[in-house]
Amino acid sequence: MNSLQRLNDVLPVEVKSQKDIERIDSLIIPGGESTTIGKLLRDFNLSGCLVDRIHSGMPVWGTCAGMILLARKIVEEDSIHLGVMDIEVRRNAYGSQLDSFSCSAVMDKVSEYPIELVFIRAPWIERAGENVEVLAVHECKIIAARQNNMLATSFHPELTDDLTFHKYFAGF
Ligand SMILES: NC(=O)CC[C@H](N)C(=O)O
Repeated sequence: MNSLQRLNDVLPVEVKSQKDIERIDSLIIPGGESTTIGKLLRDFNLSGCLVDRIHSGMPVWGTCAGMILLARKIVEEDSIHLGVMDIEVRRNAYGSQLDSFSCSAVMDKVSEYPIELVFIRAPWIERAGENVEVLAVHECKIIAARQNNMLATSFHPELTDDLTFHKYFAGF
């Protein structure tokens, strides 16, 4: 929310109900614990209307746990997810909380200068469908990708001061 408040022409709101989902223009599904977010989406009956809005073109960006929820498939697991984006994702791919790390990378399609990337119990993308545009690779693993109105990142741009990724998504 703090990062979004620093952008012009963006009014960030929290999304907790079907009514909220109906009135927003775009959505960020944040990091956290994907199994918990998945259960909340189910228990509050939000998955159906969310999937409908994404299918009808609403921009959506999943960071970390959010990326897991967007994925078509979660490798070797069967937790609840939305299954809208043609990527296969491995949860906790880099290890435990203690294996969290940051690095920097240039992503030609997003920015000309290196951006700091923060990974916390992060997933990576093991397979991306042919309609998915790969935006960033770190040590041979896909860590950012886009498919039309859907953006997925393994890392947490909101944990740095850099707004490049937020601006990129705001331009969808
Ligand atoms: N920082 C995060 O969002 C961690 C995601 C978490 N490992 C999960 O599986 O949901």
